[in-house]
Amino acid sequence: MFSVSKVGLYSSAALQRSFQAVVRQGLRAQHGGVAAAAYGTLAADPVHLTLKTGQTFSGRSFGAQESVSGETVFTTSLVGYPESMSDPSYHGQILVFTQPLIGNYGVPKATRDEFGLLKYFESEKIQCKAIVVGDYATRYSHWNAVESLGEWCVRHGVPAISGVDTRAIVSLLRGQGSTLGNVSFGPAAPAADNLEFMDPNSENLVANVSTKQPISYNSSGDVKIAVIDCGIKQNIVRCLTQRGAAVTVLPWDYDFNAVADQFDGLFISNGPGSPTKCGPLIANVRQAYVSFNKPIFGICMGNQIMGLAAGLEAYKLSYGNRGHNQPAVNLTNGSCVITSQNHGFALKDDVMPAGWQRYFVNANDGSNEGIRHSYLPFSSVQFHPEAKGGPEDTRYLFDSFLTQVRQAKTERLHQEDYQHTLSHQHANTNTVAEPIAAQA
Ligand SMILES: NC(=O)CC[C@H](N)C(=O)O
Repeated sequence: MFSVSKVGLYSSAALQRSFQAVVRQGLRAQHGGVAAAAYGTLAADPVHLTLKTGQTFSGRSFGAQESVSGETVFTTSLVGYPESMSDPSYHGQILVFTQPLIGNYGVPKATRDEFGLLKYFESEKIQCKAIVVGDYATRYSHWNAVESLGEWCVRHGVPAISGVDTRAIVSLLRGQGSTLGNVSFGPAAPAADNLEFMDPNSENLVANVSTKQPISYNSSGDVKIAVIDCGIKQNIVRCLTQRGAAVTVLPWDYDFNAVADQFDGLFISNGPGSPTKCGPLIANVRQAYVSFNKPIFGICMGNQIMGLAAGLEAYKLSYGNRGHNQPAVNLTNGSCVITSQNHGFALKDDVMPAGWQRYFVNANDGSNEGIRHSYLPFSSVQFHPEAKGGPEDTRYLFDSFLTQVRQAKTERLHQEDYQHTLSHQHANTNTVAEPIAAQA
């Protein structure tokens, strides 16, 4: 019995060695030396995730050798790691994937579309602080892949951990809530007491990721949308430009109201961190409610900012909603939509300010999923209708917004025409009347 299991063990170790050799050879053949180097990284360095609450998880490194700290959160998304990791809303976060196998389709080329937007990433770089996966696929295969997930992480200086029990981490986070974490390297995991934990939510993260200068896309579009960039995803801009809009992306604290007459609609984007850190933006949106008189739409952070500007409060969810299968009920018609989400904060919507209504509600936890004005064209959603990745059930919200924008513009033009005609008629009447008056 003993000798059988000894033989069995020996055989499996030998088998593993020869399998590794085959994989190395295959990688060299398929992807050249770079992929083989990434394989080498995986096999080596021990890396540790230490939570502020004391628990430690030790695994293998397949990313950059950088010690970092951030907020540890989890996503239940099954696919879309290039999009999620480059989503600026993950800025400052250590991202744990519940999907047990990550990396099998590699990382795509940085191709751009006809608007100059990245096709397969949501921003120019990896935004999360680190990633944690159960099993890293050392061998990737996809027609559009140009590098492995490990190589991408190394290039961007982002640490990556594999070979840990992500189910155990997620159970912990579900129980104790999103927790500050630290990623470190070395033979043994350091104790939490000896580490510094950076809390990203104590900073204004939006200021870190927002554009510094206005940027225009599709300038020949028939309606002009001002987009407040809190950390916008490329696919949100694309969802607007593809539907014919001209888009100007503005810094988060830009004095939008000073240039409001140049635009037909206002959009407020997604973004990282706590919405309460964005005071100047909240004040600008509150002002826009009074003076803009044109449609306003917001997504995720945009929903939170619009809610705060309307007079609601925001609070931190225990572990947040991050994934691609979150059910949201539309309170205007009772239909349920499956949505893509990535947020840790929510609006407290039990008492709505005068003139405002709840729009969508999460069917799992009852948290707010959107608000709308009762009679003005102002609305926002907590989920991601642009869904990259995720289901496209709610893409229609971009159509609804742009329909409102176009209708409002047409009405304005008609009104301007009417005013113009009236003032002409008035001028003509005066011309006729004056000589008569003079005669009298
Ligand atoms: N995706 C987002 O815009 C996230 C909004 C905010 N940072 C939150 O975590 O709730």
